Amino acid sequence: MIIIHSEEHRLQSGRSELNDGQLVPCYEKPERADIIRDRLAAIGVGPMVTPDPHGLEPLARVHDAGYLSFLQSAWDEWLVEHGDWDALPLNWVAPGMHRRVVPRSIDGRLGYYSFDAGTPITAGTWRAATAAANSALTGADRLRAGDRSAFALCRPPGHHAGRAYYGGYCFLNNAAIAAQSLRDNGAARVAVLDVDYHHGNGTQEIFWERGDVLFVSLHADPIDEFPYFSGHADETGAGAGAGATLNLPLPWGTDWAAYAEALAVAARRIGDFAPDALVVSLGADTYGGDPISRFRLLSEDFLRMGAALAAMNLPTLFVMEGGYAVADLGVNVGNVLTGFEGA
Ligand SMILES: NCCCCCC(=O)NO
Ligand SMILES: [Zn+2]
Repeated sequence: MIIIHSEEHRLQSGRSELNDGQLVPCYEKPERADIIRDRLAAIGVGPMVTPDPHGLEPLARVHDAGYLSFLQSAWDEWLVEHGDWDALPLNWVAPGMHRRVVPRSIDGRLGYYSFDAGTPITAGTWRAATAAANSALTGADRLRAGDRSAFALCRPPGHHAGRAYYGGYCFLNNAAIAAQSLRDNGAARVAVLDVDYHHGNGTQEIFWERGDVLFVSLHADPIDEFPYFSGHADETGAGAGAGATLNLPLPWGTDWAAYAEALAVAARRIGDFAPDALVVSLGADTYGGDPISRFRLLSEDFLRMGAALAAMNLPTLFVMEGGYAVADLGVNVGNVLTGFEGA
């Protein structure tokens, strides 16, 4: 399995995020990709390549032009206004308020285009985010070229990023960009399966009214867990996308036995959809040792997860999402890919 990875990921290195009322060091940090890269190299998953450039067009197939323009200029505007410190929003649109007019203020636009204060924009954010998107796009290219699978070691992650908003450590929706690229280059139907601990609200929003891209997500129940405001089982899509979203929320404390049952439901739905390719938003924060999550998967369960994904027998692009138990992250991600390959 080819691994696509850019060292430009380390250009995203926030100083702090707002978490539980305190500014704390960012959980989403460069060491995450380093430990995955080193582990995959050590176990010989496959050749590691850098991403091919793809320009802005594939990004604009998923994200709003104004949002992309904001992302490209936000840091420079922040720097002039506030100096060299991470850009974090200070207020958002609340019920009864309107997003009718885009603020001129950089502080106003940070809030206009985001949904949390845990996702710092820094000098290198745009370059890191576009490198991650290019990794996912290069993985899609490899599937199109006939590879059975590929792993895009993306950092920053993407599944919380919507058409026109960032948050949850995500700026560009790498998995959605890859799925759209597969659609634009011959795949009639694509399934996105999100196995990250958190609901992929951005991916869901992007494909909400699309019947050609199935979105399936297993995640912690949003009644209790971030991102809180999406991911309930009764969210099933709209318009041409009615029935093309399947949310499988799971309770805190979920172990592999329960997780595997939900994964089997997901697999059946994906099989019924009969896609030409599968994009897996691979978050490893379902791990019992994850510092910000509350499922109870063990490292060996990720081998089983990989085998279950392989049993779907589809060309599969893995796109890295979350996972913050850094010491075990390489083993856990490596186990998914090993389980997939060994099946
Ligand atoms: N700061 C709140 C938690 C952000 C979760 C990010 C993540 O792992 N999403 O999948
Ligand atoms: Zn997550």
